[in-house]
Amino acid sequence: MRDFIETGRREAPRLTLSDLSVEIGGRVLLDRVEMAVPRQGITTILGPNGAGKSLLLRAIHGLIPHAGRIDWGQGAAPRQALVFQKPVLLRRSVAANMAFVLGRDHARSHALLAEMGLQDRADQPARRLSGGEQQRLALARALATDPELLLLDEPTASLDPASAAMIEAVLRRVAARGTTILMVTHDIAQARRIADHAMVMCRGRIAEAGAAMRILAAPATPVARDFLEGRLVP
Ligand SMILES: Nc1ncnc2c1ncn2[C@@H]1O[C@H](COP(=O)(O)OP(=O)(O)OP(=O)(O)O)[C@@H](O)[C@H]1O
Repeated sequence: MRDFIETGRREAPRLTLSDLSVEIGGRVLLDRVEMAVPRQGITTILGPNGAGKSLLLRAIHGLIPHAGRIDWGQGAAPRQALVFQKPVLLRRSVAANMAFVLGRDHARSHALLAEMGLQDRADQPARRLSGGEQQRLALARALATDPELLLLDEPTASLDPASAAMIEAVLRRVAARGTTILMVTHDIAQARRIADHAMVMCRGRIAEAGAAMRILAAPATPVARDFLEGRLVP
């Protein structure tokens, strides 16, 4: 985990998790997680189903009780948004979903919807959007909060290739503007395209973390190697 900080970036990490554990119903679901998330760029969390990736995002976002420490480096938690795997939207129009965050800032709402290719959907009920469109609306709404830390749980899971490429371009722009992005993905090709840093989780633990190019090309641990070669059974 410390190798994040050894990749030539000298800035303090956005957040550091120490000994972070989550236990529910007698099952240890996150097991003494140690990790430092770099401030700059996109960090991707990879790992098999049930590894604890979503739980980790929820714990960071303060949605589930945990043991151990979440250290934000400079005191208070940053402005942060979490986009869930299954979008959570208001049962109202697309525009009303944006207005919930932006108030009357229609220009910004329009710009964000346009960035997500939803500019023509403003008056449509959000619940009638397709799954992929709902995912894009959820991301637009998250970006409307101007987060310093953006947590994404498989943001392109139900998107067609063109929409996924559009979202990847948006995420690169958002990261370049200074937002720290921590995202779960099952798409290793996507991680290769956009991740700066990567971590591989298995059974509630971080098996390996570091520069994405290095981990994806030459994982050092057997767990990460087996996962990337499609041999890891959770
Ligand atoms: N609220 C909960 N109560 C009990 N067990 C839970 C709860 N939430 C998650 N779990 C369990 O914790 C484990 C990790 O779940 P999590 O959703 O974090 O996995 P994941 O790595 O995101 O998997 P996937 O890739 O399938 O989305 C799973 O075994 C799941 O059944």
